[in-house]
Amino acid sequence: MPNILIIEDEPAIRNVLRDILTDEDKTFKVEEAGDGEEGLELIKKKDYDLVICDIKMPKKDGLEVLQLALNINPDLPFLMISGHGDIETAVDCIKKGAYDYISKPPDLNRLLNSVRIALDRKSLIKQNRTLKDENKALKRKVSEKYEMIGNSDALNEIREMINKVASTEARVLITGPNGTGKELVAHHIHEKSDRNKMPMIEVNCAAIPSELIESELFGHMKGSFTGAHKDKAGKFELANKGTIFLDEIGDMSLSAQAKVLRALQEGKITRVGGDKEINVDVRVLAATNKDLAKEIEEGNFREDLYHRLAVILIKVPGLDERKEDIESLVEYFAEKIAIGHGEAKKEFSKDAIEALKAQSWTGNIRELRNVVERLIILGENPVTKKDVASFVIK
Ligand SMILES: Nc1ncnc2c1ncn2[C@@H]1O[C@H](COP(=O)(O)OP(=O)(O)OP(=O)(O)O)[C@@H](O)[C@H]1O
Repeated sequence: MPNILIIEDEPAIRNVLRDILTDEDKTFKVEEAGDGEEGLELIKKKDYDLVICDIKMPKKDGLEVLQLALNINPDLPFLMISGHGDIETAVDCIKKGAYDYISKPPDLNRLLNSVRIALDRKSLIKQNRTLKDENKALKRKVSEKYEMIGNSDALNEIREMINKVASTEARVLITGPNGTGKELVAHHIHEKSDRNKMPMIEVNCAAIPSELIESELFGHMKGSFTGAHKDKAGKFELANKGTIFLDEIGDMSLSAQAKVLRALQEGKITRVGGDKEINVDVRVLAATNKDLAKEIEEGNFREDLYHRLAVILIKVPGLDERKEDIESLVEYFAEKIAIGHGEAKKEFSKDAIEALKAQSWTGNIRELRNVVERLIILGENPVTKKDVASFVIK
């Protein structure tokens, strides 16, 4: 139900405009103002979809009303009505942000055409704004999910590395034990890169059976193997203009490694069972918990691929090597868990934190998070050293 405001000092023209509009579409809600000041007061109070505004008016002329109104609502479409002597001002109005102008007396078709276009444009602007807001909210959610907590030197060095490499196209190999935050690092690199408008596509190379990994990465053509019922794009194609994150790359089969190498060398892929080469513009980030030097020595990993991937190497140390991060991580997880459970946050006593620091954390941050959750559920409030001794079994 579009809301249209007519600002016009001549009642006869106002009536003509109102009749044209309401005859054209019964859903149009038309309001009127007899001068610029009254019009501005209405614009302040209500979100109109279109303003039809005369140029020559007492008190405030159309140009002034336009400028003041656009300060209040920059997306408001203005259709100016110009008399004989004020075409120049009408052109000026367009330069200052009016959508269009029509001459007096208003020509029916020209007026309705312009009204339709202006209303369509306004609804597109609205949709665009809603999408942008949703996108922002989603990004905020995602970045909350990927918050990187801790102030150890090791973590600060990683942050510095991320800031240096993010905006480049360099491939990054992230190494470190399980649960240390390698995936988190990859997300930060992608989010801080110019590719962040496109997605980061993740592939867990260890979770995909070796006979399927090539099809997963490069896609396949219908009938190329049993179960290939239709053509399918692979992750490299889906990540075009964005980032692909090859997690657990140390677990990839040698034949898939050969294909990944070709994709990296030539920026081209071929779907399984296909013969067409497809150009892909993808930044590659990879991670592994394996010692790739050893894997290369044992013939399980291609040295040439290693050098292609490890242009920049980021080593994420285990939690035992940065125990000073434990306190802030516990605090952070306690808060997250409280929000998740919809309960008040539980505190941890100093002794409890010290006891947690004295533990060895082979499962690293993932393990710490689980332990914090367990202590919150089973422990006292505040969580004590005794709780740690009772519920953290090593
Ligand atoms: N510095 C940190 N601050 C907050 N949360 C963290 C931090 N590091 C890791 N985490 C969290 O710990 C969990 C494990 O991290 P992540 O999955 O990034 O580790 P990973 O090294 O990729 O693990 P894996 O090798 O098992 O795939 C995730 O929930 C992640 O959000």
